Amino acid sequence: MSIFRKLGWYFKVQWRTYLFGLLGLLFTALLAIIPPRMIGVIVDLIHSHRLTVRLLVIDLLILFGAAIGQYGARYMWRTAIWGAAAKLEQTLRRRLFGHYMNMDQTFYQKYRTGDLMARATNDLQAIQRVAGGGILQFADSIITGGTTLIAMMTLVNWRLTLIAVLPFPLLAVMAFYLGQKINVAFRDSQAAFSRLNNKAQESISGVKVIKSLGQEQEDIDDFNQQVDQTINVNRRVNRLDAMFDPITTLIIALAYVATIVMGGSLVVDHVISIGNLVSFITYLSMMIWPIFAVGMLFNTMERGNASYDRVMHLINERSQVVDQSNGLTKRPSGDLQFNVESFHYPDDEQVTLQRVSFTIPAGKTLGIVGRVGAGKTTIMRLLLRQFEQYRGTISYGGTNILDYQLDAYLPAIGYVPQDSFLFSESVRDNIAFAKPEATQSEIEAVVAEAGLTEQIAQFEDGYDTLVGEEGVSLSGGQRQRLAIARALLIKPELLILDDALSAVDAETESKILNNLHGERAGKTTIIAAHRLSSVMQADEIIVLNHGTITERGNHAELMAQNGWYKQMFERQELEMKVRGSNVEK
Ligand SMILES: Nc1ncnc2c1ncn2[C@@H]1O[C@H](COP(=O)(O)OP(=O)(O)OP(=O)(O)O)[C@@H](O)[C@H]1O
Repeated sequence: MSIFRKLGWYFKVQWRTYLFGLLGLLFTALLAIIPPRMIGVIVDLIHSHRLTVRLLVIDLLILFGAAIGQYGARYMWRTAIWGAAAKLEQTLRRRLFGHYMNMDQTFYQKYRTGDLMARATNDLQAIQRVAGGGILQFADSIITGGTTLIAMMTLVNWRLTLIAVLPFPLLAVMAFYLGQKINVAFRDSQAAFSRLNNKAQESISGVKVIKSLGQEQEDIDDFNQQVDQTINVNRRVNRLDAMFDPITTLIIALAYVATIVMGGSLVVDHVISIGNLVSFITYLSMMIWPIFAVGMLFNTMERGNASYDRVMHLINERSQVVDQSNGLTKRPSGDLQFNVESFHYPDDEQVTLQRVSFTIPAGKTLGIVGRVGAGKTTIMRLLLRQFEQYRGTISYGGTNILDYQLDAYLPAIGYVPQDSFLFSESVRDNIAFAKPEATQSEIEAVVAEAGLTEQIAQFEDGYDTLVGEEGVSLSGGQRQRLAIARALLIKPELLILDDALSAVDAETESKILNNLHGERAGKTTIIAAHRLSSVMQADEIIVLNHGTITERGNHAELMAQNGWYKQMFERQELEMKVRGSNVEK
């Protein structure tokens, strides 16, 4: 029952629809009493040789009227109750998706994609079933069961009714007992489904890696093992379900036996007519569905309850990135000051950034270089406000970045990671993702800046070419340039290229950087890279090592320092020369 209480907020909003549906159910149940009664009357008329054509026509007209009435009443409850249930699913789906979109990186580190998908599909369906089938089962067991019982008692014989329904309380006890067990088993089953979903999602997303490393068989074995585990847990749910149906059938059979024995003797003793007994047996058959409904109700409620808790657990998770409702709505611009005393990732004790400070005057370019895992991307993530729990202050245009509203702050930044996500849409839609109203000439301008014009011209459908799973596969370099064009289209105050040119050749890279230099005069740029030629032109370059700045200056100053930068630069130059001479040979 607790799930009905938990969904109380929805029933309150939709009470009119539910009332309408319940009235429909009541009319259906009341009208359903008429046919068995009329059949009993006809049987008695036949038995006493009093049946005339006139009486038969009247009885048939009543039956016809009851059938029409039931049609209308059924339509009434079905549209109301199923409609309200569908609306609940719609409400929860929107709420959950909106929540997913608002959550921060910590949330996505904690929950896996497959699990989030499972909760948005299977669990929401189980909740929807409570608001539809559950309400129907609840109302049916009370309304249809109740009206039929009253009809049996008043229209036939109350003693016979009591004897016939004597086995029914057994059903309630059993439903309660099994319901508890089903609840536990169902929770396990949903969790196993989440794990399986996650496994499938990861294997499909990572199929290229799996194949390139020849791990297909190992992955299939792993998947099969997960399937077996899921099936085993589901079997337990099925076993519990399977215990329920035969017991219900047994209880109903007991009721029939009691009716035949006791009803037969009442007919023989002339307490009830044979027509009454026929009506009674029909009424008893009408009790089967409400009794089943009691059992199903327990299952529906337990499953809905488990699923509701799983969904609410996610919805109650709070993003640690807090958007100030009274935050600044102006677009940030000006000098960028990054002063982080220390930062560590949530759930990670180790400090990732320590005493990292730099200032980028408006319109200047900062280069960030350093070994793998030195903390380059982490700096970008703090700038993008993906994590806010650091010691220190980052300010943009003299204002702490936490004081801006996210909707004002983030659109001023164009972030291009090393591996950008492309949607299964056209090249044009992918570029215009953050600015759908962009004109073709605006799009062409940023495509030219990103050095992608010729490549798009070679695609069969040009800008209409589909990319992603259903369309063409782009090379790493094409993807990166498409992502740069996407970022440039919003004319960001701050452009962040996070190793975003790693997959293009040095010549193309230099062309793109020159384009950016010309087109983005007056705007700020941060370039993190492994290839030092990417940052050579920057106004300042910082070298990171284990989360701290070990060298800083412009290219010439760093070359004069004789440190990691100089060594790396010379090594990379040599590699380029060797590669170049190999190509010439
Ligand atoms: N979400 C996270 N949770 C915990 N630790 C993380 C997380 N992301 C990164 N790290 C750790 O923080 C450190 C810095 O990572 P970061 O990605 O900033 O390095 P990077 O310099 O950008 O590396 P690369 O050159 O490979 O891109 C690494 O030790 C990494 O393992």
